Amino acid sequence: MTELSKATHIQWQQYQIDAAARARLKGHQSTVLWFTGLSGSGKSTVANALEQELLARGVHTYLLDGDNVRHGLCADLGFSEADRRENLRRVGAVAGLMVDAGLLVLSAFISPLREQRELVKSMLPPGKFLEIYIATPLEVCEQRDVKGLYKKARAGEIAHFTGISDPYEAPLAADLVLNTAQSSLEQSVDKLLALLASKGVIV
Ligand SMILES: Nc1ncnc2c1ncn2[C@@H]1O[C@H](COP(=O)(O)OS(=O)(=O)O)[C@@H](OP(=O)(O)O)[C@H]1O
Ligand SMILES: Nc1ncnc2c1ncn2[C@@H]1O[C@H](COP(=O)(O)OP(=O)(O)O)[C@@H](O)[C@H]1O
Repeated sequence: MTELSKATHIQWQQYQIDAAARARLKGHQSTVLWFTGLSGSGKSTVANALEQELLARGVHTYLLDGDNVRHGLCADLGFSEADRRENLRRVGAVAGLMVDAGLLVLSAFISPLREQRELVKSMLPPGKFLEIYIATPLEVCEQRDVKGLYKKARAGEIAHFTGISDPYEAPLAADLVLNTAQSSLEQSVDKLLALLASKGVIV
């Protein structure tokens, strides 16, 4: 049961095939790599490059991305604190199912508040949440302005824009910190592969 549960008289159904059996079949462990950082920090670019490298190694992955999820699963949500939290709660639930299915899930969401990221972590089995902080400075993200959103936010055309008119709380104990203004895409991918190997997720 969760804080949102409305249904009563429901129980967990147990099945014979579990996450461990699926992991054995796939030859690697499942986990969530949770990328957090400002818009334009490099979450999608790094996750995309890592996923290609993992696919080449035969690792079964799925990439969950803020912009994409907001077209469907979370199309009814905006960017208020409550809506962002619900966005991330739904993503946490989906990521949990994918972890159970044996996948290595890459999630690229701003997820600006520590409480939101803690919520997602609490929804996953212990040890299945690796936090990757893309710590690219705001000045660099704004300079890149990949989608022209910072310009609009500065002009007051977008409310609640993270880093401009809405808060971003940096992780206090991320499993890995990357700054894409200082390290190349290849270096970031190498560090992530090393992290996954050190945690025993991939060999
Ligand atoms: N107000 C505001 N603040 C931040 N971002 C905004 C906003 N409005 C639209 N966008 C676009 O939405 C993308 C972020 O969605 P997320 O689901 O990752 O956000 S959150 O985790 O729920 O905070 C984000 O994508 P990325 O640039 O890939 O981070 C933006 O393209
Ligand atoms: N070393 C680097 N690593 C990742 N992205 C970089 C790097 N240098 C420049 N970039 C650029 O920064 C931008 C990051 O945008 P994006 O990946 O969409 O960020 P986010 O998903 O966090 O919003 C891209 O245009 C990418 O090409």
